[in-house]
Amino acid sequence: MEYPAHSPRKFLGMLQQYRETQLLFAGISLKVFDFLTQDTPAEKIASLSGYDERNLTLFLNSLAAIGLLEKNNHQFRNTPETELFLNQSSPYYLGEYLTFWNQMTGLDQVEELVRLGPDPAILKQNQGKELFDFSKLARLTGVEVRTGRVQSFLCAAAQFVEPTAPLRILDLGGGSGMMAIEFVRQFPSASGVIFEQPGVADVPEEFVAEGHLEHRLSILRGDFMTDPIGDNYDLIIASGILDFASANLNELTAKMAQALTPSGYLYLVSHRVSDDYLSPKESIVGWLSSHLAGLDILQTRSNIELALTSAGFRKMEIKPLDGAIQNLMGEFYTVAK
Ligand SMILES: C[S@@+](CC[C@H](N)C(=O)[O-])C[C@H]1O[C@@H](n2cnc3c(N)ncnc32)[C@H](O)[C@@H]1O
Repeated sequence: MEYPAHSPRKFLGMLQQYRETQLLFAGISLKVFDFLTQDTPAEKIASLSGYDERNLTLFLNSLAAIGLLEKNNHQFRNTPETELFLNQSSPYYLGEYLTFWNQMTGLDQVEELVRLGPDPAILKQNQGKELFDFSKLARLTGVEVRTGRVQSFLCAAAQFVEPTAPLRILDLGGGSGMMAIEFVRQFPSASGVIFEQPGVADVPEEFVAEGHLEHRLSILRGDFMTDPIGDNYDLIIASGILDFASANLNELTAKMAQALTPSGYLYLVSHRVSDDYLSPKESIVGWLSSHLAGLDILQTRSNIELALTSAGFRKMEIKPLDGAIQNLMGEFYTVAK
């Protein structure tokens, strides 16, 4: 009998990862993490929640086994990360965001779409805004963006922006608008505009009002491909938007260059996709469901670099960041005019 030269470990590991993901979403849906700020026995959670004590104990054991809970002396409690991101009473609760993102990028239809092909209407329009619920995404990213993306942006900006500089900023396709909101909080003389499509713009408008920042941030509604985006900006934030320029990437980068002052900066967050569309795997897999549905919008890193260069942008050197925000930073560019 010949034995195989390779191990199936990888496939079994993927199966285990899938089970752990199911446990995570069951925990979010059952809201068990809300009961586990302190060491608590399973029977107490069962009596508070009305869940079956036997099966709840088994479930909590599994959550502890995969590192979402700690267990000591028959009592369970959240790990620090679970308490921060999965307990609904935390200001950084991400349960709803994770659930939405799981639905938005879910692959339940993958087999059918591979067999039958994309939706002809989506294929023809190739418009992300037709497929995604950007309004809900904007609402939910209001929290997510403050779990790392905003901090990395502000830390990087602080390397060259004077604390009291009276910068005029544009958050283009700003979604929640939280990048701009947190920027003007950090830089007290800054002010500017959050540009969003009309169906989404109410969300950043509400966040701006909640922060009492209406005198420093206004909302501009429109389509950034076809409508004016304003001008004389000292900083444009372009976070996660270039993919929605589809075949008109050069037009959008030229429009951004035009809208900046000669000493202005661009802050760009993109997926840095390789030419062979193999990396980063999170973006390739994350976009798969929408690409299978008919979109074809993911821009490669080299396409983006080409479009930026031809619009006159030059990349700046920024010191890398470490800690929890390591590797989250986008890129800063200056513009030659
Ligand atoms: C992936 S989200 C990024 C949101 C935000 N910049 C962030 O980093 O969290 C892309 C955003 O671009 C907006 N968008 C897409 N196409 C647009 C268009 N043609 N005009 C205006 N906004 C657009 C969407 O509404 C959405 O809020």
